[in-house]
Amino acid sequence: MSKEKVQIFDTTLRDGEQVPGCKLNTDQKLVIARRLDELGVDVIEAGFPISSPGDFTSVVEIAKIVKNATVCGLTRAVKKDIEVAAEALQYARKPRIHTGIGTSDSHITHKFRATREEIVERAVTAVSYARTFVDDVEFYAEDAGRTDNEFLARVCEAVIEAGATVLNIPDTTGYCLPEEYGAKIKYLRDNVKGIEKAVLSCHCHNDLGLATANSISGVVNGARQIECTINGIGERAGNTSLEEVVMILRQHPALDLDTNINSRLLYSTSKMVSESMGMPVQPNKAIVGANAFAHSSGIHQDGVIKNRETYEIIDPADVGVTESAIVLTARSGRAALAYRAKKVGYELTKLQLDDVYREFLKFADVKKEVLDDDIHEIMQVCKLGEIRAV
Ligand SMILES: CC(=O)SCCNC(=O)CCNC(=O)[C@H](O)C(C)(C)COP(=O)(O)OP(=O)(O)OC[C@H]1O[C@@H](n2cnc3c(N)ncnc32)[C@H](O)[C@@H]1OP(=O)(O)O
Ligand SMILES: CC(C)C(=O)C(=O)O
Repeated sequence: MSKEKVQIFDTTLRDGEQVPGCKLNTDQKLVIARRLDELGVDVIEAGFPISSPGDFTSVVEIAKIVKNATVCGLTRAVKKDIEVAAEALQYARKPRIHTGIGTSDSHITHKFRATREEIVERAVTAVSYARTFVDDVEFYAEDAGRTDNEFLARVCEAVIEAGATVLNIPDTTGYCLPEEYGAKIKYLRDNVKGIEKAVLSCHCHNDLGLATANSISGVVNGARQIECTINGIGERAGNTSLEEVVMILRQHPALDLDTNINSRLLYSTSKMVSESMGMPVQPNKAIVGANAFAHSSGIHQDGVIKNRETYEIIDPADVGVTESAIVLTARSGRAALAYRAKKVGYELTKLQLDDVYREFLKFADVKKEVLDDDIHEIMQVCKLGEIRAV
């Protein structure tokens, strides 16, 4: 039986692009939007149309070229924002307006200097108004992570009645623990009248490094959309990383959930976004980091050479990485050295390998990494240059 699908809502071009230094021009955004569509994301959040003339144009042009995904524009709970978003999305095959307002006491008191009643009223007015332009309206309850569940349920009920099709429950400040965030989603499922008419969505920030765990906890508890970005970029410590949630769902069949993502495009998409935004990916980043499939210690290398699955839970080909890397360092053993030597043409006997390994350790102790050229040099020192099978 096919697994239930979790919708992937990509906000690389909106929340991701808010990051200092990550701003893109329209042409760059179009290249990424095309790739996201090809990757199989269900929704592309293309921008915040009222934000600037450039962002407006980007949303218009993205709406024109995206073939499969829903194209979404963000707004505040402000009529003018909604009108401008509707105008920017007019060419989209599947347009969505994403509107909302802060619901935590902190936002209500300090940001809006308002009351809970006024917030419910502004939320309902925004959703009803957005529905006069498009059929698909997503509502975000900003700072839902720190919003009291009872009030959050009240807001959700009111906006569903006003026509919201998706309810976004953002942990805007990345505060929640996974169990707490999951319980929040479950509470809404159990207590909001009409909840079956809307899709619950997770939008988790990574301030405590919990964005991915919280999103997974959200879908385990009934959410069916995850908002995420390529490489996890986004405000402050970032958003949920798209590649992580996609691969968690794929690698854990017991969750019985999947996405429409073509995972073989993950690595190249990560590179494309990183290069285009000038935002390097940390080498130890899960799934797409340079070291995600690299092994540099002897015991691991020996295991991987015998059978990849001893130290890898994902086949690198499944995310578009050509092969696992065996990196030679002073922590490598004979198995790794023999493996890499063979790759550059040296088939060593056991005795030869012992000799070469002694010499290798002298190199490795003074270098961070022993490269192919170093292997040739080591063979010369060991007087084995001539055994190379070209
Ligand atoms: C959690 C998030 O990531 S939300 C998205 C964040 N992204 C952005 O802010 C990028 C785009 N933003 C912008 O371009 C600008 O901030 C604009 C165009 C939206 C507004 O600019 P300005 O009119 O100059 O307002 P400014 O940014 O100074 O302040 C924000 C105003 O919006 C209000 N506001 C904030 N969120 C909302 C909301 N969801 N609904 C209604 N009003 C809101 C604030 O209370 C404040 O209003 P005030 O001036 O009456 O106090
Ligand atoms: C606008 C909303 C969805 C957001 O980015 C947040 O709350 O983090």
